[in-house]
Amino acid sequence: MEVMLTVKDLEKSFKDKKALKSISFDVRKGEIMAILGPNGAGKSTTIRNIMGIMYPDQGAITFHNNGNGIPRHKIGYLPEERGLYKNVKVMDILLYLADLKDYPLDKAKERALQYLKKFDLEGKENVAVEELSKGMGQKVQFIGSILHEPELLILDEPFSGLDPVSQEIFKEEIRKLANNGTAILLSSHQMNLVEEMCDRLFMIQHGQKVIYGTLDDVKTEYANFKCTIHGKNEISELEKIPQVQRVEQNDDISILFLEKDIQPTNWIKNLPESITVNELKINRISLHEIFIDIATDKNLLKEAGEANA
Ligand SMILES: Nc1ncnc2c1ncn2[C@@H]1O[C@H](COP(=O)(O)OP(=O)(O)OP(=O)(O)O)[C@@H](O)[C@H]1O
Repeated sequence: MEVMLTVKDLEKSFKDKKALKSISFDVRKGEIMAILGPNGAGKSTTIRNIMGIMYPDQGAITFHNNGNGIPRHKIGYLPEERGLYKNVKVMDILLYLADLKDYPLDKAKERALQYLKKFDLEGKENVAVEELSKGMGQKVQFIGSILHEPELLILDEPFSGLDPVSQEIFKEEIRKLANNGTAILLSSHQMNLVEEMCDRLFMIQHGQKVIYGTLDDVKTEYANFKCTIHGKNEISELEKIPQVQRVEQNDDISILFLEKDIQPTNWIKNLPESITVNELKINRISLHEIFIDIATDKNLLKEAGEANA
């Protein structure tokens, strides 16, 4: 797949604090690439460096593998900090944003009306931004980031503050843009949405890469299986079962996190007869659980660290 954005060996410090340490990844045409990490990990700093809002101490950011800098009119950006001029009408702000990107205004107007309709804002074109709800304002800002048909779209927390219906509309539109060839870099803390939408992901912790790959790669490499057992059992008995890494228990439901590379069918065959099983299921752990394991320095981090070494 054609590489649209390349970030190579990015380093950035604020005074003596190193916020980014050798960050490298790429974003390809037609894919949704997630940039993930706990609060303060370095996601927004990475995005701000890509957008030229700040400059890296070291490293290179290239578009289409060309060293001439990033053409602003080919990028769409929804920043983490929302904010549109308050006393300006919706259509005026959208046309202003399109004009900043040198996009033809008649085409921008036509597209703006289509998108306002799609985002349930039909008839709001002459309403002042200050009269919109927060979610409506976010929709307008999102429309402003895609009106000029960017080749690369950077979305910093696009779903925050949206109701579930609006989330679905955003999700659908983002997927559609990717299907039509837009390269999308998406930062989000909503792991369920990331898991549903993204093709690849890059996770940062303390300014460093901890995960980079397709969701499948990540799940195969970092995610173990977990076994959920419904039934009254002593946690100490469950912890003795071979290849159990740790156990979480809530009343009569126990979740056994299993070691890497277990064979689920063999593991089930060897379960002791003494444990009570009213219900049992085996799943791969979710991206949400991988994230929490890494972000809270639990078991997987050590394995992830070894795999990345
Ligand atoms: N302008 C700045 N001056 C000083 N330190 C900064 C500045 N911007 C970011 N930092 C620091 O750099 C680190 C990375 O911050 P960044 O905003 O990139 O994190 P993030 O991953 O986007 O977090 P969040 O999920 O909370 O938005 C943090 O330790 C933060 O305090």
